[in-house]
Amino acid sequence: MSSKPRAPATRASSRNKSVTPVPTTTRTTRAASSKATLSSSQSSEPALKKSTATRKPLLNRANSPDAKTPAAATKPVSGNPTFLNISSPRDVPEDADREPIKAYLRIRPQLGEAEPSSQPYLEPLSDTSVRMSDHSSSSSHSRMSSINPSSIFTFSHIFPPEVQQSDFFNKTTLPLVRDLLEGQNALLFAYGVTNSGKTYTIQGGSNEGSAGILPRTLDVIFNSIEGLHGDGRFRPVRLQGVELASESSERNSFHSTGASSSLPVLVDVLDDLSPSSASSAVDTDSTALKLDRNHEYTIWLSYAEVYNEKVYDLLASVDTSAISSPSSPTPHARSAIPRPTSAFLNLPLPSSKSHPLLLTRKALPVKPCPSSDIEGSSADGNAGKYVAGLRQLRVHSATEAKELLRLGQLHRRVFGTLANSQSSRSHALVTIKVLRVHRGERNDPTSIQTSRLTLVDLAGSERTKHTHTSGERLREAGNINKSLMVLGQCMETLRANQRAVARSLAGGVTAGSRMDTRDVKRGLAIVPFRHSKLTEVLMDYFVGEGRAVMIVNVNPYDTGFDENVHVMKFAALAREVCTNPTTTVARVVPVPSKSQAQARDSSVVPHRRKVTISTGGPGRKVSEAHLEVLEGEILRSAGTCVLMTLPVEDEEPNEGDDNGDNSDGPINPLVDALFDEIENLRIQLYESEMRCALIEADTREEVMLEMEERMQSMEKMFARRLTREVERHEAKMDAKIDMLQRSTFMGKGHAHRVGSDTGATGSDVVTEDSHEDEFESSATGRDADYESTTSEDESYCSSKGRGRGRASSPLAGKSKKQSNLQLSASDEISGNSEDIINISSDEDDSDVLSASVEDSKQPTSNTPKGRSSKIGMKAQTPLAKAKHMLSVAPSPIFEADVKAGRAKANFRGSKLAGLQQSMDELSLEDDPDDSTVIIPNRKARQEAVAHGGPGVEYVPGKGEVDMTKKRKR
Ligand SMILES: Nc1ncnc2c1ncn2[C@@H]1O[C@H](COP(=O)(O)OP(=O)(O)OP(=O)(O)O)[C@@H](O)[C@H]1O
Repeated sequence: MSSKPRAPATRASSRNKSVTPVPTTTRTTRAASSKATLSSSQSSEPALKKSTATRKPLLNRANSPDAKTPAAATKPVSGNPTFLNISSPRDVPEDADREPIKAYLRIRPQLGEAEPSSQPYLEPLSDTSVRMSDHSSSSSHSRMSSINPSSIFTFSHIFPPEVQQSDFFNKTTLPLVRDLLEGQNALLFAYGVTNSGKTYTIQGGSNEGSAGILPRTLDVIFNSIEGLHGDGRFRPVRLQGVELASESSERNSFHSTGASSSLPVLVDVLDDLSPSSASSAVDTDSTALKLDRNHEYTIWLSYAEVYNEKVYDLLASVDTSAISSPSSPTPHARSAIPRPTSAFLNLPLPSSKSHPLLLTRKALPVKPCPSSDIEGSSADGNAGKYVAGLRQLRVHSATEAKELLRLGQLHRRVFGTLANSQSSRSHALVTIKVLRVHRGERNDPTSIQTSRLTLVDLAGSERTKHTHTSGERLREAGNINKSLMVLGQCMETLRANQRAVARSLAGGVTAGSRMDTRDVKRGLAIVPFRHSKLTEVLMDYFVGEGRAVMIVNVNPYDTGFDENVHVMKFAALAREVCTNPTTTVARVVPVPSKSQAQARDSSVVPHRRKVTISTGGPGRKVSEAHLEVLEGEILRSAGTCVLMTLPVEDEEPNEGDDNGDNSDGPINPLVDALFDEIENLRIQLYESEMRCALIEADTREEVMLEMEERMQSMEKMFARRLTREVERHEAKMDAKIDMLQRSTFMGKGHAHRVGSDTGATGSDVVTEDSHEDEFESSATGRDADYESTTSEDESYCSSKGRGRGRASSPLAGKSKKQSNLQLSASDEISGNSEDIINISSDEDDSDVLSASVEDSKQPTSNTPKGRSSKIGMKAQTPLAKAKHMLSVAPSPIFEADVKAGRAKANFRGSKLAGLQQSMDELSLEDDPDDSTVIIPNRKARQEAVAHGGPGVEYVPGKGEVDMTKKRKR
């Protein structure tokens, strides 16, 4: 929907200024005004160099009768979050001629379902304040981050998501357009992270009524100057200068080769890829401003981009022959579409669409303006900087201007696609220049007023950390961030300087006294405009004349909270910087020589890249073009037969510097070098972080594979072991069954024999001690065969009545393999005698077999009461060995001893022989060195060791002193 005329709205603009034409007699010069207001720009150049300028008194704004309240007063907002006041500081008086940068916030709407529908982190509180809260932030995040999870920011005005493009334009840009037509400079820049709506705000969308502020600005300008077009006798040069157009006609058509319009051009080749101009033709803004009809106006357009810290002219390859010619000033007759040419390489354009198109561009230097451009500028006057060689083309209608911009936009897109197909990676600067002259003085060049409005679409300010860029993209992002960082630093320094000046004024000027401005200047910091191309190009707006407006675009849905907080803080900073809007009158300067002008055709530096340009979207055909570009040679592209050369990045020395003013030496080379170093280190850091991440990922994968292998091998090993164990246990089980059978048989036989001999009554409960005592007492004069022991490593089976015998292992583990075989045999002869065999075999697992053979019906043996024997063995051998031991354990020795009452020596000898045999049996073929035979009786143990040979070792019981060691000692 096209906008209706908004004259009343215009008058009621926030600037509250009537549309009063500025008298042509105004002679306020920037140099003069900058001195009068003590522009802090003076600190940005080697400006602190000695000046012969007369001392000017500085007015204390606080004392000034027409002192104004700062425009952006902060409204108190309820709630307790951090309150960031973005208004100008009240404690510092401000310069009356200056006004702070306006900052407008535009909140992007949520677009469709494709976008995340999380809770937006921006909540408008009023027209000027907004609360920003990070809903996703955890307490740990807030602890670690310096960013407060909830902050309130104030702006000059906040535009909600539903705001119409026309309303937005009227509030933010229309006052600047009026200023422009009245001879004042203005700057508007859109700042925000990627995908926040900057381009939409500046250029607009494709729907009806969605035209951005740039096309609307052109509409309003041409609507307003209808019938007031000048003859174009003069044209603008550099920043503020003008020159006779007739003298520069050759230069004006510099890029024209006179090629026929039937030749293929980039627009033709990529026509279906570029947005249609048809919709923009309908979507026009009909607002017209009321102007002084005594003036004539000519409008000039330039379109540059700053990419990777280099400035390029997006209209460099436009064929201007179709646009305008000073010799035929009938503007409305010209509606030809501007066409690109191949003039840069001086190569002929192809004759048909099937032939390649050559397109090239090169970086342009940024140079200081000669002070002669400004009337009355002094030797130390700061005349700003301009982009040398940037074309300024005259446009006669809004349609023509839009077509030109479309072409420039196409070039930006083509070259931008080389860099990044997703997002604008360059800062785009469109400058509209107005030359205004009074009808009565149209032949007097000194009466020409030059004013300009620059609209800047800044590149997204996202951080490399979040975008995971690398290589060329990282360099790009680094340069974007660098230029934005420098912009912030410039603002910070400007603010500090302005505060310093204001403090000096407040503290140093008493009523009627005067202050030496040079004293104040000396204390000001250098503003680092030179550290980035963007700030260099824009510096004139901050330190010269003109108003500045900042549009902060925020997408509260899918972009990072932290990044947007930085954007907000930047806006807060910008709003504390004041600019100096005044009116400028230019002066005519000599035209540069032809040779100087032609010197721009420098050689092309080869470079190679690939381009894929795609378009499409809802309701539009999706199409793609693939270009392969090799500069210096001509390559046929894959899809469209379009050939291009790539940007040439060499800068021309001295070009465009008419006065040979090359005094733009580094302000401080050390600072420059440090800046570069910081940037390099930042990039290196990021790259090394990326490398670390890759290495970590690789290592993790390797470790994972290794672990997997190990686990597999362990699984196999355990499977094997399990099988072995099963087999072994089967064998054990067989052995045990065997033993049980055997012991039952033997026990019966033994009991029978013993019982018949002794006929003694047995005791029901016998402990080892009692057995031993009884044995000692009954076998008078004999040593006990087995000494009872109550030590902890020996336990005895105890039987109680008909109860079960239990024997815990008395064996001190000596075997490394923890193989334990315990055999305990109790031969108890009592009335209720029991033969208890307790075998414990313990290797990895514990396998205890308690065999209790109860035979209450057995006759009591006549063996001395309480006699018991115990043999404990610990071995790592299979149980088959134990089986043999068992057969030995209830040795007939006992019977012989008891019955015949043989001497102790006999008994010992037999027993030792039996033990020896047992040990031989337990020779443990598998591991002969790792076997233990445990003999509870100490003496028997000692003897066994004495006769056991070299492999037998004495192991003292718990609490027992190792005599061998003692002896050694
Ligand atoms: N106010 C709005 N209303 C409707 N659509 C919008 C609005 N603002 C932005 N958009 C849409 O959001 C998308 C991203 O916007 P845009 O391209 O302008 O972002 P950007 O900030 O310029 O991104 P970049 O910095 O990457 O170029 C586009 O599809 C655009 O049409």
